Amino acid sequence: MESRIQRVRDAFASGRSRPLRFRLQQLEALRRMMQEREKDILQAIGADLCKSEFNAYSQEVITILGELDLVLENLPEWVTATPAKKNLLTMLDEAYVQPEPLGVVLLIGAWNYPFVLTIQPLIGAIAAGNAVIIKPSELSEKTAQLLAKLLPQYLDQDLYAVINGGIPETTELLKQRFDHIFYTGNTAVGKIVMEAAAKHLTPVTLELGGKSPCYVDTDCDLDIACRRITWGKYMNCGQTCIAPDYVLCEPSLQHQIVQKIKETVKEFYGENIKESPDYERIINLRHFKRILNLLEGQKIAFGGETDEATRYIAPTILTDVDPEARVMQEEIFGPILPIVPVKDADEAIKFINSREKPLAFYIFSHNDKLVRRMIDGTSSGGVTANDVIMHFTLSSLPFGGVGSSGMGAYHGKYSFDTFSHQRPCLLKSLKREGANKLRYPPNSQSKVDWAKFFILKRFNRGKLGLLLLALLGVVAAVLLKLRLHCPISSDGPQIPRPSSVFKSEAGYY
Ligand SMILES: NC(=O)c1ccc[n+]([C@@H]2O[C@H](COP(=O)([O-])OP(=O)(O)OC[C@H]3O[C@@H](n4cnc5c(N)ncnc54)[C@H](O)[C@@H]3O)[C@@H](O)[C@H]2O)c1
Ligand SMILES: CCCCCCCCCCCCCCCC=O
Repeated sequence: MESRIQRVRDAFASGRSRPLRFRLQQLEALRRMMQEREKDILQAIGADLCKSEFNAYSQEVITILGELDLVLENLPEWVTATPAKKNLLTMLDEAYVQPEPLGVVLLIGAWNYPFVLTIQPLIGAIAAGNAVIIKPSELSEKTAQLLAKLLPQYLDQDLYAVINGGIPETTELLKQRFDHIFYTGNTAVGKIVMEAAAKHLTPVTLELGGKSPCYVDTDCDLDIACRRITWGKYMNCGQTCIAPDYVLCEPSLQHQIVQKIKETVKEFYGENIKESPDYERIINLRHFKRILNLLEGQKIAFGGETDEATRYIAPTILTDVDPEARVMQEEIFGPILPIVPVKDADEAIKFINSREKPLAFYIFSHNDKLVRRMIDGTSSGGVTANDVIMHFTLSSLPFGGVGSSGMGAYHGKYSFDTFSHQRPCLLKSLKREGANKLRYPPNSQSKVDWAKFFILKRFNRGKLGLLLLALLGVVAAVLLKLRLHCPISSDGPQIPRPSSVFKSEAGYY
């Protein structure tokens, strides 16, 4: 493993990953892979999660195709340095911010959307000019094997390496030094990743989980709300990091919600859910048993059927759920929807704020003021009002958690920024020493006054302001040059103060 990582490090050190043309070539190659190997990709995802090709395409492949189009179109602009504002001291210099790659990135993927959650951050890391070690989740075995086979066929083999394995391999990987670690998965392992990263002072992006609440207001179209909640909760058999984990609503709504979700489940998956090509299975037996344990002692208002042999758990709703119940303590990550009755929106806000910050928050209401009040009164990784999941699909929005649901964000330009260092550059010349003498010892009150003028002076925008700024700069530099050459009296340097030179205040402090 160490020699493989060293090979990636050496390749990064060669500088090959940096030129824009190279990055675009690699991303084009990824796009080619998506086109040429689409069938293999859909089959692997399907085998891991019992997912139909239509669902694998719309939930995973579309996102990647969209991300590649966006990055290929915008990368030339993103890599360009941004000019920075200057002050009087640096007026004639060049100041800009240049994004630069971080180096060798470790990317640890997740199993629940095993393709998109591995390839989407990879796109950002390549776009930013990094070398990457990719560690797919061993739980989605088929996709992991496919990635190890396909990526080297399309990408530079020295710069990008897939390392497969389980906990021992990840543990070994985490001992190595990286320039960034991007991890998607549960919060407990997130802490292990961050602890390992801290040993090398490696920055991390942690895309974690949590219990994402969904508040349903009485002033709302319940048919539509319940259809959208049903879609987001039972998609991928509930194994979605931003699935609505539980519903908060006034007691009067509870049974209507159960009824409407029940009807929608029938509409979506038919009479026999087990036969539906649109209903997935739980990833493995460990997770299957974990989810079943959450049902113990609960009032099942709908669903509850299970089949261990196929790891099937029916879409299930629990009512009158006690906030202290186990199902309300950990992220469910399965097709169980608890409903917790609350008095009103204020109690819902208090409820949410008394718990760890979730990855997502959903509000269904016709009342825009209430929606905004609930957003302002809570904190979460992201928010969607009157729908679920959909903020993930908008690459102009940063995707990530806050507090225990994670740190950092990605998607689109946010991925590029996550994998870049914003390097501040100031390019001066060895001329114009007059003005620079101001900061050299011995110091004095007039030097401090001049320094204040040069550094703190702000001018209103507009051509006149800029012209004035330029004139003042030149006059000040000449004066300083002259005065700094004068002999220094016992009272300190005889330099006129800025206030005595420039009587009228053209700007403001
Ligand atoms: N924010 C997101 O984008 C996002 C996406 C997908 C999943 N998630 C979150 O992930 C969680 C569920 O999936 P999961 O895969 O983490 O659960 P999991 O427990 O099934 O898998 C754990 C993964 O971590 C690894 N691991 C376990 N112990 C480890 C150790 N000691 N050292 C190193 N690695 C270790 C395993 O090898 C495995 O790949 C949920 O909380 C979900 O919300 C978040
Ligand atoms: C024709 C249907 C188009 C539907 C598009 C919906 C896309 C849903 C994407 C879901 C991806 C969720 C990833 C969540 C990451 C965490 O687990």
